[in-house]
Amino acid sequence: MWELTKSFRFEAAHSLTGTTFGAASEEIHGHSFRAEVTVRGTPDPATGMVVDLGLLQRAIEDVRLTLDHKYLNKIEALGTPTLENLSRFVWDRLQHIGKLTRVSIHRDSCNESCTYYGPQG
Ligand SMILES: Nc1nc2c(c(=O)[nH]1)N=C([C@H](O)[C@H](O)COP(=O)(O)OP(=O)(O)OP(=O)(O)O)CN2
Ligand SMILES: [Zn+2]
Repeated sequence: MWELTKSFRFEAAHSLTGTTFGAASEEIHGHSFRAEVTVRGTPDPATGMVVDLGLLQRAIEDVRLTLDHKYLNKIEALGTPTLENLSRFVWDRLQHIGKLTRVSIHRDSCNESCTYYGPQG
């Protein structure tokens, strides 16, 4: 079994109410995020690939553009802009590729990350 991972970065702003961080979180502020997208499977004997990384790159670029330099609270389909919802949002937009096994979102400046394994978990 093989796992293949591609990462991307995006910079985005959000505001979050109801956290123990209080007022600072409620103000609009920005973060640098790092996402990791992992597919799992066996390489096709003809191509030697689980999934063509070029295909993955193309799909990733679409989702990256929906998040990069955006105010996340304005993205309706995202819901509250937590790491949990970001990982689900990215999953939902990449699942058509197939073989998706997990999506992780890292907020390194805060030493935080969240991994989503899909609705079947
Ligand atoms: N279950 C979750 N809990 C919390 C989340 C989350 O995504 N899921 N997010 C937060 C905060 O947004 C997060 O901890 C960052 O805090 P924030 O005040 O935005 O960031 P800092 O000022 O500490 O970070 P810098 O990057 O250093 O400015 C809380 N809970
Ligand atoms: Zn924040």
